[in-house]
Amino acid sequence: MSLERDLVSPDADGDERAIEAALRPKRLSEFIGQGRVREQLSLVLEGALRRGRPPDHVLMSGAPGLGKTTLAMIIAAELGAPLRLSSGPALERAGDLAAILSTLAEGEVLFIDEIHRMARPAEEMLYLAMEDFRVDIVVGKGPGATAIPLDIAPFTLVGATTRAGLLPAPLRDRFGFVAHMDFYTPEELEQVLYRSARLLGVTLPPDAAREIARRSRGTPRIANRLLRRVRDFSEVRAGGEVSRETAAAALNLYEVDAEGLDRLDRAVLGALLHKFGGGPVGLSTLAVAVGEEPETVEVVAEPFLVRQGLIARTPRGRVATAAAWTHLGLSPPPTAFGASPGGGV
Ligand SMILES: Nc1ncnc2c1ncn2[C@@H]1O[C@H](COP(=O)(O)OP(=O)(O)OP(=O)(O)O)[C@@H](O)[C@H]1O
Repeated sequence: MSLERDLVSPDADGDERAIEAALRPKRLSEFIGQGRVREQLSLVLEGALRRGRPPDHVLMSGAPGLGKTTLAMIIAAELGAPLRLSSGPALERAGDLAAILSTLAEGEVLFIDEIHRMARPAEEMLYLAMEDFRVDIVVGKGPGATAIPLDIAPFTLVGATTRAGLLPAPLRDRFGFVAHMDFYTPEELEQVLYRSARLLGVTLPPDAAREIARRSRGTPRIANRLLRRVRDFSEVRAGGEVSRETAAAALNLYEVDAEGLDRLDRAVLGALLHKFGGGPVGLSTLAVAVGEEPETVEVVAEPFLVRQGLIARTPRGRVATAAAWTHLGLSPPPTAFGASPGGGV
């Protein structure tokens, strides 16, 4: 029986989330791509296991969906340690964090997603906890307030951030290992897709895998999501057979173009070209033009567009490259960023 049939739940969103969770690799050896991070991390973990001590705190930075949560779960599994999950926005007050820290078991892995969004008082409490495995519980208010030190069990913090630049230096410096996660290559995404297809009981021909991988924005989460949409399309419109044609047709239907750009990516590019003549334009102005938060444009769309060589970040703002004009079917002006002096692309 395919994995997915085991996971049917009445709530469609829950179902998709359950499938995503079930597709997560469970051990480092199953984790595809990110070769350097994998090797560095395996040394950190192996060293700690040999010494019988919790490893150094680990910070992971990278775009959404590259596998940070998956890697945190793998760290706990490789160490044979329990895992506690939290996130920056949930840690509004120091007390929220103290409640977690004071109940950690020895060697437990504490994962804080979006760690850059943690409130300041919680962040300060974390400094002491990371360094001395201690928290100061403040009792009372005003001049009579006293701090009662409380020892906590040695633990490993795994922090994840999409915006490493926003982490204050004192916090960043307390991590013994920083893993920079990059976008995946199309070949790595094909491997992710074959693995997921096998778990979902889908037969995935190589040319279909290539088509989906190419359009997955370098991101495993997107690859898995597109695979599920292609499977739906193939089941409903093509008698269940997944092929390059059904993959391309499904992805066109879901407005994922041949380079993997989705609606937001194209909206950002379109605004940059049509409203601002190719830029330079500031991030917030661009975000208003597409009706999104600046953070969404900066974290979700921009890193991929920069990597694809479609936009450039300059000190004066975001600029469309000659390739961006071509991508939207327009001729680049001779002055376009990256255009050759003769006016060609
Ligand atoms: N290296 C990998 N090999 C196979 N599958 C992967 C890999 N990395 C991620 N995935 C898949 O991609 C999905 C998203 O991964 P995950 O939730 O860990 O990303 P994330 O970086 O934590 O994202 P976010 O920061 O948005 O939470 C998971 O369901 C997992 O199945």
